[in-house]
Amino acid sequence: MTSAQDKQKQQAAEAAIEYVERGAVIGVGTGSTVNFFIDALAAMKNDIDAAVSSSEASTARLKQHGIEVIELNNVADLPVYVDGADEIDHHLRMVKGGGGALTREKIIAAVAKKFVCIADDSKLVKRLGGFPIPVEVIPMARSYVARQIVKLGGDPVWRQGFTTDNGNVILDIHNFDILNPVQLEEELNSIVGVVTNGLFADRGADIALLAGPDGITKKTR
Ligand SMILES: O=C[C@H](O)[C@H](O)[C@H](O)COP(=O)(O)O
Repeated sequence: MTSAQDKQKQQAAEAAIEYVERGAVIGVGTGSTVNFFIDALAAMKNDIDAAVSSSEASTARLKQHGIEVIELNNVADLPVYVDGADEIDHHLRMVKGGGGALTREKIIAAVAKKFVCIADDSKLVKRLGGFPIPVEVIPMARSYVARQIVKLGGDPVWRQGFTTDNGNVILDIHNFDILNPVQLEEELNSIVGVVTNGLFADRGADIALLAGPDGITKKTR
């Protein structure tokens, strides 16, 4: 049975289709909301050039639909990237990486001209950090990075049994009091051994399509 939240994720995903540029490469994120987007994208697969994908899971789903997936290195121009979020604030800064795809997501987001965030409106928060901040870490640095994160005031928890598509581990940071998300994003990035962190504050979304019981709310930066 489809839950009300799933219906809202699907609505947000389908609303993003109008931002897909015909004849261009589309950037595709990861997660349950993006899965609905990929399914909707299948209906216009002959109108797009190809897709770049932020995870093995999204790549597999895109290919199942017959959508060509190409290497980001071969893409000079990426007008739009569509992805979900674990949290998004009113400035369209986000926490991402609940599914562990944060690094490839951040890379594609950096390349894309426009980031369209799709989510049900339960993801909208006044202040980021209620959802633990995922940090992708080179495995041998896990304990060192965890100690450095404690010094910054967070409580890191190793996501045991999980390996990212890049062969790394994830520390989920609980209880961070995030007053300045851009600064914290930089501080986390500067710890040796950190590959990426799930704060998307420096490069947030440009457009958010948030689905609630009364339909879609569009927010822009
Ligand atoms: O690593 C996963 C991604 O950052 C997702 O975009 C995020 O976790 C949201 O996923 P969902 O749409 O399943 O809530």
